[in-house]
Amino acid sequence: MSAQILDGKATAAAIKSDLTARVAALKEQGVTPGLGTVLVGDDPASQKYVAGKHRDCAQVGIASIQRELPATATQEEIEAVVRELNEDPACTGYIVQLPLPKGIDENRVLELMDPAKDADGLHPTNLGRLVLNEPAPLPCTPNGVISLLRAHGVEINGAEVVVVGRGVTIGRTMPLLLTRRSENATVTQCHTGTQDLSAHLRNADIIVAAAGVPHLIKAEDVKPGAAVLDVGVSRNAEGKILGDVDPDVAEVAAWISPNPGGVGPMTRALLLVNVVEAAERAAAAL
Ligand SMILES: Nc1nc2c(c(=O)[nH]1)N[C@@H](CN(C=O)c1ccc(C(=O)N[C@@H](CCC(=O)O)C(=O)O)cc1)CN2
Repeated sequence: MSAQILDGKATAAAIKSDLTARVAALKEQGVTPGLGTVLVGDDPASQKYVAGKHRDCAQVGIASIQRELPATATQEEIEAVVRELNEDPACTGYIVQLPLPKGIDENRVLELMDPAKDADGLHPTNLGRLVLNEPAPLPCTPNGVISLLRAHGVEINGAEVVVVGRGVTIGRTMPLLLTRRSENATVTQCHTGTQDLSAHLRNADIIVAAAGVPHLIKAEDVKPGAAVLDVGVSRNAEGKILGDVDPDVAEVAAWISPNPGGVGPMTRALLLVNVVEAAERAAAAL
């Protein structure tokens, strides 16, 4: 048996096609959505992700606002750019690309953002609203995982899900989305302190692997018929992506997301969803 592919590229393309029509409708009402990005430093992966976000914007008709700072930028210089985007009416939503260089207080930067312009759902107010079941922009990668599963008809309701990792962009936020009544999954969060990861994995209907450890998830750890989402990104010496999931898992799982081509394009598509939804709210208030 070989697993079916959770095709992030195709699913993201369908989402972007829907957004293109919604952006056109917004423009007819005089509202042009504009996504801002703040990129600090010269990490090639972050540069690639940000470039992809702006390529997507161009495809759907969202305006792009790009701010780049050198790796030597100070906390104050980064915060000045955040304040500028908070005030810029052309920027209807923006993100600060993470991680920020060592020595920068990431949480302080996120806290300074206008929560109404937070396109990532990572502002403390928006994370708090998510915890409280209040409407908020949703973190893009966990929302992308759920959209990818739904698009392929994978049952989430009642599923035992194991999330591996505890980073803010997915590990900590994925369980918050999955345990909403609308998803209704049971979630076990595993991390580097978990004593027996294999025991947890073997019980999972869905595995979301976001540890950043190459090929951590082995075929013998996966329940036959499970859905396995590979969100981890490590790179070999040539810069090729190594996911968290061993290629042999495809022989056991029923569903697997490729990496690249799985959750990455979904993260970008769900970012655009947040931007368009914020612009639609602004248009409704006109
Ligand atoms: N402010 C944020 N920073 C980061 C987030 C985030 O959601 N918000 N998540 C990750 C990186 N990320 C988003 O920015 C991201 C990761 C991957 C991709 C992507 O399109 N990947 C491609 C492969 C690209 C390549 O070849 O390297 C794929 O999977 O097909 C987009 C965005 C950390 N930072």
